[in-house]
Amino acid sequence: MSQPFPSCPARLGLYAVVDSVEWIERLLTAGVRTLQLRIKDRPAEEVEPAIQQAIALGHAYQARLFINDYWQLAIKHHAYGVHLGQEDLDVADLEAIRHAGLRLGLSTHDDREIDRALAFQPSYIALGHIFPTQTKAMPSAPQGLEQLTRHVARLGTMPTVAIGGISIERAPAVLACGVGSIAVVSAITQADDWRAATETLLALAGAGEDDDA
Ligand SMILES: Cc1ncc(COP(=O)(O)OP(=O)(O)O)c(N)n1
Ligand SMILES: Cc1nc(C(=O)O)sc1CCOP(=O)(O)O
Ligand SMILES: [Mg+2]
Repeated sequence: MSQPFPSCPARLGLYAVVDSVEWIERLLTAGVRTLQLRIKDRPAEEVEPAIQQAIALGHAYQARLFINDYWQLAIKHHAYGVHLGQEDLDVADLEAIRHAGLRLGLSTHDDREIDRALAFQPSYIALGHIFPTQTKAMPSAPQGLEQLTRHVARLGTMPTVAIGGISIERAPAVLACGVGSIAVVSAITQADDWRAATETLLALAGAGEDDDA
């Protein structure tokens, strides 16, 4: 890969990862500006309407909407960006994503995966999982805050996103590691009051810098 992917702000702020258009719309109206539609393991033709609607909403709110996994549909419907994991890297056409002008976020879980991710010159690097999570079965151990601090320092100006087990209570300590964004699923979707949880998380992490800042 000779060229870097398009840049995104160093600080993406609160990054909500959700599995439906309904959640995307709710969170946009609540002021979240970095989001991911993460629908797992469904046929592409089944998820295409949701992906198309989510992307249109993202544009309407001038938000950064990343599509997880379904990179062909993200290209087809002009998403802001795509999020891929290490296994996805083995099969996705990264040149097609870059050529279409989409941002690329990559998952990493250790130094070796960071080395691999850096070689692709992505728009951001996600660092996970920081704490135990109930949302996804993880083959590795949680990284904890010490590792997170080390990875963020190593990555320098590369935008970073922390993910995995980040609650409202843990968010301040995660942000104190210098990471530019906290990605959350259950802290919002499983909250007794999602609106209040989102408001608190936005107050802690911000909505992210403007793209042209
Ligand atoms: C912001 C962010 N970080 C990590 C992930 C995990 O992506 P991946 O490893 O591809 O796993 P799945 O989400 O596809 O199960 C993510 N989605 N978002
Ligand atoms: C989807 C995902 N990816 C992770 C990684 O480490 O790559 S952790 C994770 C789940 C995050 O959910 P919650 O905020 O509920 O813990
Ligand atoms: Mg994936």
